[in-house]
Amino acid sequence: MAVTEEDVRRALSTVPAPDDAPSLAASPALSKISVVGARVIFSIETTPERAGSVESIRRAAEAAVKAVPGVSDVLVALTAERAPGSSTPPPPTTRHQSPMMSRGARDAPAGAAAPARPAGSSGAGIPGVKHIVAVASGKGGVGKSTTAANVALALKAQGLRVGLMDADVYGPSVPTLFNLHSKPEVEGRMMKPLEAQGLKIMSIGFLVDAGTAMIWRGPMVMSALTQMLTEVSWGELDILVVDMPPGTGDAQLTMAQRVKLAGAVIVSTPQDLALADARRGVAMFRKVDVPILGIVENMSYYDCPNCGHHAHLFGHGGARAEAQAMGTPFLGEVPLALDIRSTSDSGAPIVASAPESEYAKAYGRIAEALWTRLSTGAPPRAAPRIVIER
Ligand SMILES: Nc1ncnc2c1ncn2[C@@H]1O[C@H](COP(=O)(O)OP(=O)(O)OP(=O)(O)O)[C@@H](O)[C@H]1O
Repeated sequence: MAVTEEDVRRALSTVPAPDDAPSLAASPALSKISVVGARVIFSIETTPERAGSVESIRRAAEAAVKAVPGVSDVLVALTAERAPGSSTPPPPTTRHQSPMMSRGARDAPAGAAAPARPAGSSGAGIPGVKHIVAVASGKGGVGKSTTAANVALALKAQGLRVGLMDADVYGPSVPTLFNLHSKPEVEGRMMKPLEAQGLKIMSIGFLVDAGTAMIWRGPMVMSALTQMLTEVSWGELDILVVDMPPGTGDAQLTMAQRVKLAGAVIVSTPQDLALADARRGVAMFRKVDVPILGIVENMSYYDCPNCGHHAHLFGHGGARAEAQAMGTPFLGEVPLALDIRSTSDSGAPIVASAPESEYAKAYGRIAEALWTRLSTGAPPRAAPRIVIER
């Protein structure tokens, strides 16, 4: 029997509201409800400060909807409006709840909470997918999503079959980057990725309301990412580029646990602070045995379109030097350019909208360096064993 939104609302009328409403079903804190096949996804609006107390309501809502006949999975997120102009680092509530990796990941005792790799997986851990590459940054706002999207397009332009997965649960940007706002179709238990510019694309943003930043807890991050990895019919891909959330938290660990990552690309701007965060990102991936495929320096320099002046606004060469110091390849640099920003905002990143531009060529060189490293480098590592401490 197909599950309807009405069924879900009825179940939620038995759950208390976080405000004065008679029930969660009647509360303005309840978001739009997405019913995708047998899976139900919605969010409850709160503030970062109140997230702890609303957690019990989130759990009650999840339990109530899970009991509805025909429902197989329920994902309920706590969300908080993003303050205008703010970046979206994981809020403190999430940090407190973050799973922590034990020191001796490989020495985990038998029976420790190391979730199994996806059933029926092969190769990279997703049937048909040859390489999975995480694009990450130590800090938010350095241009990680812009880089992931343009590098994915540049790989596609080189004749490869490419997927792009937006795992940035704290602020998915891929729907805007590709102007995609519909819900994925469902075939059986699998979601079909959307397609744009020749890429197969999946984003957590297709499943939840746009415009809200989410307060995700460790287990929720894992469950959402696992679903995007294993319950999406990616088909045959040479490479799946994954746009990670900033930082070194739950999502990175989930990715490292659930699939064989071919490696991670770290995006940084040239400032010292960003580089220090990038260093932490590199260290975290190394701890879980994920190879670093290289570092990209974004917003490296600025060429004035009027006078031609070449300026290093944030210093220059920091990422290249840092890569060398860390024994990591340097994949290339991308300038700060209005065109890169405006094309991303308008739904056709620069590699798709101006493939002959110097900017697109910069991404092309990075994609080439990345692919060379992937196709000639060591085979993907096995999924490590990680202990989650709660
Ligand atoms: N090379 C560039 N030149 C000009 N603008 C850029 C460049 N790279 C990224 N931007 C702009 O900077 C902003 C942040 O970029 P983006 O969303 O890719 O960063 P992010 O690191 O993924 O951020 P978040 O941490 O919010 O996920 C966007 O408005 C984007 O268009």
